[in-house]
Amino acid sequence: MSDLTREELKEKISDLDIEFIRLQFTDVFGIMKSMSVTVDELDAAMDGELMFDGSSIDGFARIEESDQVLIPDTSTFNVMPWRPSEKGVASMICDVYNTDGTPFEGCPRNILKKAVQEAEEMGYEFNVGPEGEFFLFHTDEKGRPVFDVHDTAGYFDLAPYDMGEDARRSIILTMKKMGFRIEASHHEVAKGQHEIDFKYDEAVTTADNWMTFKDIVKNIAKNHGLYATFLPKPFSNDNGNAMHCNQSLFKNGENAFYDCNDQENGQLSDIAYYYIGGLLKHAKGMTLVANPIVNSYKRLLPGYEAPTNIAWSTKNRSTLVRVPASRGCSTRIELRNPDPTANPYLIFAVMLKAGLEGIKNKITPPPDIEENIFELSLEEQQKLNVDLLPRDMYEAINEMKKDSLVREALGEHVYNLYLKAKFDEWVSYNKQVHDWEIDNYLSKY
Ligand SMILES: Nc1ncnc2c1ncn2[C@@H]1O[C@H](COP(=O)(O)OP(=O)(O)OP(=O)(O)O)[C@@H](O)[C@H]1O
Ligand SMILES: N[C@@H](CCC(=O)O)C(=O)O
Ligand SMILES: [Mg+2]
Ligand SMILES: [Mg+2]
Repeated sequence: MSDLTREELKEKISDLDIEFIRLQFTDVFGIMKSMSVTVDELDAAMDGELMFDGSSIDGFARIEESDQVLIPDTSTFNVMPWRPSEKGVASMICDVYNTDGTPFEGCPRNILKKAVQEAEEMGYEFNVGPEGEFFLFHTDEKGRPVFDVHDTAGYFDLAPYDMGEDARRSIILTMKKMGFRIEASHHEVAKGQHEIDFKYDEAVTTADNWMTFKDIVKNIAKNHGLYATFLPKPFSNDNGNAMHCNQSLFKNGENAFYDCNDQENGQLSDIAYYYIGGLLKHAKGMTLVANPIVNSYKRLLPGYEAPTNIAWSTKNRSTLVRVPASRGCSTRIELRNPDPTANPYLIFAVMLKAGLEGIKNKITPPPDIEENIFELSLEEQQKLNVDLLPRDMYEAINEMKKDSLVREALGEHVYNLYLKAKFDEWVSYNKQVHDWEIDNYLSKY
């Protein structure tokens, strides 16, 4: 939706019988937050008069200077179809500002906008299409999730094995009402796992859409008596949840990754190669943003279609970067390590900055790998010069500490607090004695 004037917005609100407006934003760790106001407060919201306590939001202001302001982006106005139609509820996604009127440097949306602006200055529009995977679990009589998935179906299975078709149907109908264009949906590989793909868009819009998508999935699943989780790896021996990030740059309306005259390199432009070069160069430094929680690293293991090595390919799905076969305006580069616990604004910002650096410095990627990396021995991997992604959160923290581009992309505020929060999380996890240790060591030592 294009930007609405205040008068147009009021007219819309009145026509649609909207009483509540949810002013939404995303904290540094990718959790959606919202303040609800009635339509009577719309002017105050638009005038930047609605303050909130930023010190109570993870990664936002310090208690000494805690007031912050939400400024709604009217182009994101949307009705929440699962709320009552009478005296209904609409949402608007907001940017976070300081009380002196400057954009707050810790606001993830502002961080992505800054990276997008850099691309625009180079003449590029940045497009992203994330793929949405999630699990549906049963709930108990109090509506809390229980560790029991609702079906045992697998990839592309149909009902009656696939028991998620009704929930997926409702999710998709709700998404369509909210303006999404759905490209595909299906049961995924793991028991209880589903995927919904919606059409790519310019990066800030896609990050907003991704947050709305997760909100819809969780709410509609709840209305079906189910619990939807985006946890990267609920089951040790089954596939986990990815958020593959398909990305492309457009220049003057044309896909800059596509070169129809290039017969040798699969119709990929030099720009596409350099972009891949940048992504691979910063793969380790970006991992903590793409895979933010301890559980993320349980997904990045061989054999589950999730990447473990820093390599790229045009065909196989075992590499970190894949270039899907589509060409023309669908020419895209798929980054496969991000999972759905990543903050979409932050991961889109860092991957764009990495790609742009590749273009600016003409970073040529190593040759593509056509073998299934999971089946290569360590020696074979070494021969092909294929490095590993960080294997746990601690390695990822240390890699991010070394990456000045990630630091520049996130800005000092987010970079420092993100590293600190993740280190604390790692220490807290590491303090625990896990079941595996008891099972394997207790009777031995
Ligand atoms: N030019 C483009 N730029 C960015 N994203 C794009 C572009 N063209 C298509 N996409 C997006 O890429 C995504 C494709 O998802 P799809 O599930 O088909 O990919 P896939 O990687 O082949 O699937 P899987 O990984 O599940 O095997 C969609 O969100 C689509 O809109
Ligand atoms: N679920 C897989 C990805 C499956 C796919 O290729 O769609 C993962 O964790 O990465
Ligand atoms: Mg998938
Ligand atoms: Mg994919």
